[in-house]
Amino acid sequence: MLNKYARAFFTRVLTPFAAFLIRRGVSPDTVTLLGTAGVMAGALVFYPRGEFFWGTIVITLFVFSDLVDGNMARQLGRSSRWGAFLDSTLDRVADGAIFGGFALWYAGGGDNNALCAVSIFCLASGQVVSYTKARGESIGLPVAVNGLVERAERLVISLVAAGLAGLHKFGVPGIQWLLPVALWIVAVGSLVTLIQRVVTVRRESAEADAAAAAQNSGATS
Ligand SMILES: CCCCCCCC/C=C\CCCCCCCC(=O)OC[C@H](COP(=O)(O)O[C@@H]1[C@H](O)[C@H](OP(=O)(O)O)[C@@H](O)[C@H](O)[C@H]1O)OC(=O)CCCCCCC/C=C\CCCCCCCC
Ligand SMILES: Nc1ccn([C@@H]2O[C@H](COP(=O)(O)O)[C@@H](O)[C@H]2O)c(=O)n1
Ligand SMILES: [Mg+2]
Ligand SMILES: [Mg+2]
Repeated sequence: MLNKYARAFFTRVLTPFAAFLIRRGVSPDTVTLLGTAGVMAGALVFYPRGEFFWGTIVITLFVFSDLVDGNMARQLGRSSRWGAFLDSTLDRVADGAIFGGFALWYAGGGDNNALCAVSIFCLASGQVVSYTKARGESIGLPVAVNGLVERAERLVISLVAAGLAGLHKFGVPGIQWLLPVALWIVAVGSLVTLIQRVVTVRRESAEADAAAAAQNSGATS
């Protein structure tokens, strides 16, 4: 949903910045790599210590690089297969660091095994959700569904909640429960999305196999 409705807005907002980086001689791949490194640093330095506010600030500063790199590639007329591969692969790394950071907190100072398990579930299910689309497309299917909770939703729900929950350390009361609620929402939403995508791939592959079989029997008769 965000990918559909918010992308156009962010493209307009970020285009001048992407053009500025191009003029400075920065390449899209550099932005992809530095953006991922920044997200990883924010997630793995701050989240395992329960510093959710500062961790989210750092991650937010870098996560938009994922919209800038593609924007730069398109402005340069240099969108490439390598760029698409690098972008998607490093998305998985960044997501692993974010949900891994939550899991490390709950396994340590946060001392909550259930939420540690929910964080690990968010990490794993998010990776599998993305894999379903990548694998479906690699076997020639359209995978014509994005589902309830895409990557942008997973990130926005988790980061907004983590940033706000982090304000508890600055004395804002009754706000720390936002992160556990967000993690449960992302976990359930990812499961629903996974089911939506698997059902779609199952239907599309049956249709494609039937069409191929009909074509083969037509060719042999
Ligand atoms: C007192 C204040 C405290 C709180 C402060 C901090 C608040 C911080 C809040 C939010 C920041 C959230 C930012 C999240 C931005 C996410 C941007 C992003 O990276 O989107 C990426 C996404 C996907 O791009 P790709 O095509 O490159 O990726 C593909 C995708 O990953 C596929 O995954 P799948 O869906 O299949 O799982 C892969 O399959 C594919 O391989 C991969 O290539 O880009 C978009 O979706 C575009 C839309 C971005 C929309 C961003 C919306 C941000 C909205 C609001 C943020 C502001 C909120 C303000 C909150 C204030 C709180 C008090
Ligand atoms: N280093 C890069 C990064 C991305 N691309 C191209 O952009 C597409 C992704 O666009 P986003 O707006 O989601 O970042 C990707 O599929 C590539 O075509 C690139 O070429 N090099
Ligand atoms: Mg990108
Ligand atoms: Mg990306």
